[in-house]
Amino acid sequence: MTQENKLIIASRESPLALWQTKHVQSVLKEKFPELDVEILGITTKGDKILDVTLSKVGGKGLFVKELEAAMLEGKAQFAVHSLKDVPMTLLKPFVLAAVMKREDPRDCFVSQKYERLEDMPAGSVVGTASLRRELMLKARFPHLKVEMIRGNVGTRLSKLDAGLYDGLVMASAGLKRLGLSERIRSLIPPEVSLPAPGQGAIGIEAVEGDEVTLQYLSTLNDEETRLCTRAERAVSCAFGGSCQVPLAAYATIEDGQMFLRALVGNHMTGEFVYSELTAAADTPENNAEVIVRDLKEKGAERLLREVLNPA
Ligand SMILES: NCc1[nH]cc(CCC(=O)O)c1CC(=O)O
Repeated sequence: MTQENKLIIASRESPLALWQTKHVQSVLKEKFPELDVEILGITTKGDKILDVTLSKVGGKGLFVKELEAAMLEGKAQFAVHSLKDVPMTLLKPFVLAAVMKREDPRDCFVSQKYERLEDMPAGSVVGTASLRRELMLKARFPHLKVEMIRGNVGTRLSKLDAGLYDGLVMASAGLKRLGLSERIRSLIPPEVSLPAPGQGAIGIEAVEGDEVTLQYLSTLNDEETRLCTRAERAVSCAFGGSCQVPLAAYATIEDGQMFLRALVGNHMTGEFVYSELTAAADTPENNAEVIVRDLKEKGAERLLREVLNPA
């Protein structure tokens, strides 16, 4: 059981994960000066497997399992994640206790040679690890060569600097958090690269019934980000919720209305279907359902069958 005055956070040990965890630690300390907040660093299987595409070795769950074990053993009370990496459905007794205010959700272009993707000549090599970004590149920039890149943000930048790629597409939030904004050559608008569900948001996972911890964490929740990411994650969930699926979903809220956009496609051919919707902000799952129905009517299931069983 949680002591009233002390919380331990389970965190992956990559620089980005530790930055996010320390950020949560400092926000909690500011809100509750009497609270002792410590960090337990854990290296996950997802951090160790670096030689193949994440989608081939089991996906998002690889980054959370060891952190969940620490919570079950009482070694930590909660875990801080990039929401993008949190599986769509958490198993009992785990719950998504809070979603913090989102940082810039856009992808960005990083390169030593070019300012924008549009400036790259035919045959240039672009590195990315996600099927969603590969799909975007195949669809909009078919003259570029897409190559897989893995590893944490620093590793990817070193590979770029070593000349293995002419440019990279990555999340701007990760670079900003690590103090590497100067590496961003240009931000890619959502119309060109629609972000992944939850991109740029920090999700906090805790254990159901641990009311003391849940109470503290509820103060970190940003309701607007929560509503947007509920819709985005519900779209992903309807298509299997894994990173084996080239899928994007991005919601914003203005004047009580949610603008939800989503696409699904085949990253090998660049073919995709797109849907968008403006609807009430407080019905995220319903909004997702409408978008999903429209995507299916446009052929989403055929595209995903092609992806999962390539000819
Ligand atoms: N999949 C890895 C990952 N998980 C979260 C981020 C960046 C931060 C975020 O989107 O919240 C990244 C790096 C990237 O996609 O370039």
